[in-house]
Amino acid sequence: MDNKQDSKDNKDKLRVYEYAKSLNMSSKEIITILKRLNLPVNNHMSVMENEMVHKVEGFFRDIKANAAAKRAQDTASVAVSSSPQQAASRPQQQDRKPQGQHGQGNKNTNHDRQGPMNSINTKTPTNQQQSEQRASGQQGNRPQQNRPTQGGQGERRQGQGQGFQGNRQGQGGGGANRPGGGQGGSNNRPGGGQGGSSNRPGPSGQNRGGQGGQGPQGNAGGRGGAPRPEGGNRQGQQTQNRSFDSRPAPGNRGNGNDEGGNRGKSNRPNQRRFDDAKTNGFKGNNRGSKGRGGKFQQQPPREKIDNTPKKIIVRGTMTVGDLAKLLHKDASEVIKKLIFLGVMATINQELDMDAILLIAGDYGVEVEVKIPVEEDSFETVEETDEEEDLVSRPPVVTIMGHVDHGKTTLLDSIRKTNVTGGEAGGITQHIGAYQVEINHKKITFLDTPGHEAFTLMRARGAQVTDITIIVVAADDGIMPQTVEAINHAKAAGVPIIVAVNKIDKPEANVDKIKQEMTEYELVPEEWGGDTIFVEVSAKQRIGLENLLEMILLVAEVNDYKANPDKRARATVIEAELDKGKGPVARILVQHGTLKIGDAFVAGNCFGRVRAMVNDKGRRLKEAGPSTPVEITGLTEVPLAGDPFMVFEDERKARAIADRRSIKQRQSEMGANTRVTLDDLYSHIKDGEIKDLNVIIKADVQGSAEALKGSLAKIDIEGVRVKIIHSGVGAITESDIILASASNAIVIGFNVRPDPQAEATIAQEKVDVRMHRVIYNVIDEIEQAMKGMLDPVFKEVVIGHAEVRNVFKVTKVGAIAGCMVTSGKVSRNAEARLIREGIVVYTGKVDSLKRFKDDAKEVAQGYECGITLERFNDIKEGDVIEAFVMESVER
Ligand SMILES: Nc1nc2c(ncn2[C@@H]2O[C@H](COP(=O)(O)OP(=O)(O)OP(=O)(O)O)[C@@H](O)[C@H]2O)c(=O)[nH]1
Repeated sequence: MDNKQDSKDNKDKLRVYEYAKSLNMSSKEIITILKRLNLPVNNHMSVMENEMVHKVEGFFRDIKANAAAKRAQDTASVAVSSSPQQAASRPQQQDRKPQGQHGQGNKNTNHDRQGPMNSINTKTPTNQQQSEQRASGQQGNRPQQNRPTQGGQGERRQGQGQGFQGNRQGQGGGGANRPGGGQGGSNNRPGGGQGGSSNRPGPSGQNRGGQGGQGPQGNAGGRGGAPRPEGGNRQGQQTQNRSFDSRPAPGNRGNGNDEGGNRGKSNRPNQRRFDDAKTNGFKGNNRGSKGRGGKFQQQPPREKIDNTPKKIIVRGTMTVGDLAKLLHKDASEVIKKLIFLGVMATINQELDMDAILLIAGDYGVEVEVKIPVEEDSFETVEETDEEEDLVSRPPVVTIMGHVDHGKTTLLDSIRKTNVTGGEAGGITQHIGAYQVEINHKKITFLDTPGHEAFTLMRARGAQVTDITIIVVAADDGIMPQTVEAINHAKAAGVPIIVAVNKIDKPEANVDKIKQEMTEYELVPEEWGGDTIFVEVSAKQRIGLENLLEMILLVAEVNDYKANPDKRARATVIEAELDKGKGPVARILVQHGTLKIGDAFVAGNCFGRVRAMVNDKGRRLKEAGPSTPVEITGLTEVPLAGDPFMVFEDERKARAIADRRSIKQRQSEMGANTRVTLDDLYSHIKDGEIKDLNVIIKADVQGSAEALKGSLAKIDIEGVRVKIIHSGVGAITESDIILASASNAIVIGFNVRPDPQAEATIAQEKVDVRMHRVIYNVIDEIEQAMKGMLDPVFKEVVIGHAEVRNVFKVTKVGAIAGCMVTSGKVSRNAEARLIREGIVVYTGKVDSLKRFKDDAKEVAQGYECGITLERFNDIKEGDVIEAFVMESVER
């Protein structure tokens, strides 16, 4: 019996989860409230004593009361909105709700519980308040819970209904209200969350009865209305309506509802969660009851929660849509702001960093810019290593000099000089560079002799060489390319060792070479200078060890070091598509250590090191600084001079390579970055330029010297002209590459670029200026440096004609029988006559004929006769260059 009693007691006890469920709240919420009220609670199974229930209800009531106070002013508008028609319409809608839903039983609760609730409800002083309670679904819920408990099943409900009615009659609104309120509350919740109306049927059935009682009071109606959202209430109301049609209750109800609705929508910040539930409940209501819908639309808009982030991280440009997302804003809002800032943008428009910063700033959001520039343009990033991590590395040497002075022979002899210690045995491989060892120290030689390759690398931004060897044949002396080589080395700022070659030859005159070299500021040590001269015979292998020792000496002085314990950085020396191996790259590791399996980017290509072979044909597992290796595992063939760097994984390498190629395409399409006389002043102004690098090519040495002397005197605004190279003869490709690598302009004095140079000029976008009068050169450069250069006209070459025959005609003079080899020649063009790259005449085309007829212009591939104004010294093989002067906008 006792046991039975216990179990009955247990059954009768209200548990947290039951209570929560009755309110359509989570146990956690109830526990939180209980804890906040300092009431003992452990978990969802904890028993809720009546007192606890009271306190919780009190808690809800307080909240409601506060809210009611705050919303007092809303009341007026609510009253306006609660027209009788609306109220009247409600019941009808309610009628539509299936009553059967309510039939489901609720938990059993005892009357005790109900009691308190009733009393609470009774206390509820106004419709408004009640509706508030209902709206919040808190106070109201509780009562409901009690009710259902009692009602349990349909039958009971009825019984209860009667009971309530009795209450109504007996106590007035009190008892009746409670149920109504209860329903309201409970209904709301369900409505919000889960279509609770049907869940709660039990209670609603009860309520119905109860509400019927309330109806007369009006309050009940109000209450019922508010919760109504869901079926339960409505049904309750229905009942009411049915019984008390004529009463004003509906109107009140309407009011109550409205208020509830309002309340529900305007959340109280600290009750957000509950409010949300309420709001939902009302939504349900709205949907269900059309009459009310209108009113709900009048409800003040929900307070917007400002969820603007304090800080955003930006990794480059982004679209308006992406930025809006990042800022937690509507794209339309951002677009509006942009329009305000004068930018007409669409949601998919790419915003640059400035625009992003502006918009973010406008919202008061801090922007952290994290652009992975370093990774994309990794060649520009200088990694600094701790001094203790640096280890000596072999110097990298390039051999340069005039044609036939013995560069290749010297490279071969050095390679064969068996100073390579223990590494003998492999099969020599051509991998663009090789290493030799002397005195247990290694030296790396780049295998491609000549300054063209050297400067081409430099033009690509690759500074590979540490030391240059200028080879001069002792039987020949300093020749144009020797000078070029010296100037290329100087422009690169690389130490020079002079190797006076072919000393085995009887006509060798070493002193003459040394003497000539002093003219280029290369003074031998024994003459008080600091340039090392080594006498060698590449062919006879004389003096090679001395040369190598001198290289080591220079290396020692310069103390070349690198950190081998980091990811590898290298430069591509050569690359090709091998039939068997696929793309191969010969690279020189400069920093770190390259290992098999490393993922890398080379230029715009990427890959993973599959195999690595050194210059002796040995397979390597890893290669440290200054080691040349041939690698396979690339996806494409990179270019000589391309930077190479290892990355964490292939995916990243691929992404970087992709971005690099896009960027390259963009920059190719973009503006010229080389210095030109036209934009020189802005470079000077911006402090980007301290020296104006100039390359002079003239028809004779005298002109070149005169120009050099005059230009050297120019000093405007602290910027000086620096002649990095001057020579005699046509402007060559090598001159253009040097200009490109050194950001120089080229001045052609009475000379023209040769055809290869022409192509390179266009490709490298080097500014080449042609002149015939020294004064004009000086004037032009001075003007450019002062920012006053205002070239109104620009020369545009329209075509070339090759002189195939020369006819001398009395009175007319020399007629050049020509073939137009490029473009066209026109009658009113200006012309210059070029003989072996030297301009021998500049003037105008005097006559232009096709056979015997005058022609306006003659196009490429056609023969023509040309006479030049007041010039008859035309020879076969000369080239007539036709050009026009076009005005240029500055
Ligand atoms: N007698 C003598 N002849 C040499 C010496 N070094 C090179 N030669 C010869 O000079 C000629 C040119 O030598 P290369 O090594 O081809 O000269 P290079 O500078 O590489 O020439 P390019 O490749 O055309 O630029 C060859 O016939 C060599 O045999 C030397 O020390 N003594």
